[in-house]
Order: sequence, then C-alpha cells, then structure tokens
Amino acid sequence: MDKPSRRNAGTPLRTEWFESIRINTPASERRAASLPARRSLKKEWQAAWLLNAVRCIDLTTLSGDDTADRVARLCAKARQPIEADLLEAMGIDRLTTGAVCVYPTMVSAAKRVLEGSGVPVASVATGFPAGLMPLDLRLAEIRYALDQGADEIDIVISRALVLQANWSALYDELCAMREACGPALMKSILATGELKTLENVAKASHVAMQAGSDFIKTSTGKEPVNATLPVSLTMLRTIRDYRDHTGFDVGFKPAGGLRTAKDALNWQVLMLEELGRDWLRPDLFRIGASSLLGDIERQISHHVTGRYAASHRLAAG
Ligand SMILES: O=C[C@H](O)COP(=O)(O)O
Repeated sequence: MDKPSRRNAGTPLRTEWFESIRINTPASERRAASLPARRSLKKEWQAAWLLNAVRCIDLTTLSGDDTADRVARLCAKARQPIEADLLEAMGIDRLTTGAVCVYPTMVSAAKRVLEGSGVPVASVATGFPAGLMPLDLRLAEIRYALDQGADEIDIVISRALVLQANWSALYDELCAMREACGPALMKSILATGELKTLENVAKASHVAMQAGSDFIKTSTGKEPVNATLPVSLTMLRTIRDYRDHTGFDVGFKPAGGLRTAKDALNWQVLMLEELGRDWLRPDLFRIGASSLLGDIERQISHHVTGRYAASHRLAAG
C-alpha cells in the first residue's frame, strides 16, 4: 500500500532559491535523448510498468465538442481501463486510472458515472488553456468546478508573468488559486512550450511549488510544443530542490502529446532516475493523456499473449 504524501503547504516567496539558476540546455537534451536506450526497465517487467502507468493516467477529454455521452464513455474506461481477462492473466483484481480530467461543465456528468469507483474527477479551470481572463473570473471558475463536485483542479498560470519575470505577481495569483481550491488538489499547468527557456521553466516551477501547488504539470495539450523529456527533467530537478528546502513532496504531471507505451515507459524511467521509486504512484505522478491508453492496452495484450504462448510451447515441448 502506498503511503500518502504530506500535502505541500507552500512557503513565503523565496526568489533566492531560483534567481541564479542556470541550465545547460544541450546537456539536458543529451540526457533526455539517452533515456530510450537505457536498460532500467527489464523487458520481463515491462507489462508491470505499463500497468503502473495506467494507474497514473489522468484520462482526459478536453475538446470543444465534448458531450455528456463522450464523458460517460471515458469514465467507463477509467473504471475499467484494461480488459478483465488480461488483468486476470496477470493476477490483478482491480485497476483504475488515476483520475479523469474534463472541462468544468462536464464534471457533474463524470461524477455520476464514477460514483463509488474511487476515481477522482479533475477539472481544468482558470480560463484553460490560455488563462487570459481577469483573476476574479478565474477564481470563480475554480469555485464552480468545486460546486460541480471536482476533486482536483488543473489551473493554468499566466505565462506573461513568467516572461516578465514578475515572480511576486505570479506567486500571489497562484496563492489565491490554491486558497480557492481548498481541499481539492491543485495541479499547476506551466504551459512550458510558451515559456521560452528552461530557466523560465525552472523558475515558474519553484514559484508554483512555493505557492502550494500539489502537482506541477507541463502543458495543456494545446500549446504548439507540449510535454518533452528535457522540460520534464528540469521540472523534476526543481521538485528535488524544493524537497531539499522544505521537506514537501510535490507531484509531477507530464501532459500533452504522450501517445505511446514507449512514452509511458520513458517518463517512468525519468521519474525513477531523478526522484526514485516513491514518486511512481498516483499521488505523486500523473500522466495527462487523451489517447495513450489504447497503445498501452495493445502492448499489455501482446505481453500477456506472448507469455501464454511461451508457457504453452514449454508445456508442449
Ligand atoms: O491534460 C491533458 C492534455 O490535455 C492531454 O493532451 P493530449 O490530448 O495530447 O493527450
């Protein structure tokens, strides 16, 4: 059983923790590029790693043409993401995704289908995806999503405040959002594809954590560049720094463009190597994805059928 982590209480704004950060971008890119070749996940354990990815997915639909029916189908998939016979073949009783993630007006439809499942409903809010709305309206949207029953809120930051290095305004905005979220988890989307440099990514990550974010999340899925491994590496190292300063564990959510089982494995290897095994669980790691599950399911099925065929050959031989 995973031990739940202590919720991040935040800190006063401490710009001295990040002002002098310098990031060697070519070195980050080289480190990220070397990941797929690593041997940290043995082949025979890959199905187990893929199952772990499933329990960490925030199964998402964030489309202009979302309907209550589409959300209901997504939630049915969140309750049972992998076919029962495949689970049984691997000796697993029950598996759900980490959460579902929808627009605020879809929260009540999701809650209805997920009742009794233990799967939380995350709602985007604060003027997702661009965040270009007055703060009071953005806070009102958080309250609306909570009234609808959201358990978690994925907020977007004001990118302009990062680009202007206005850290105190960013901190104040995020503190107000965290207060509006109350007991609901707050995941702060940095929209890293719009922050220009890895230094900005690191600084925005620090401010988001100091303001009490429970998770920092890469992207909305709507930027031209979404989750990448070098950006994720930068964010994971700031999570480590923040933990060294405060003792709080903050979660990480890569999102946008993760579509293959290989992506799910690469991101888990990165988590394992940078933060350790403790972070590979849904209260500290989520993968935001609308179309990753299909490939994972195919790969798991391939592993299970392959194993069955191999044991059958052995028995026959
Ligand atoms: O937060 C989740 C993202 O919006 C999902 O992006 P995706 O549709 O590229 O998987």
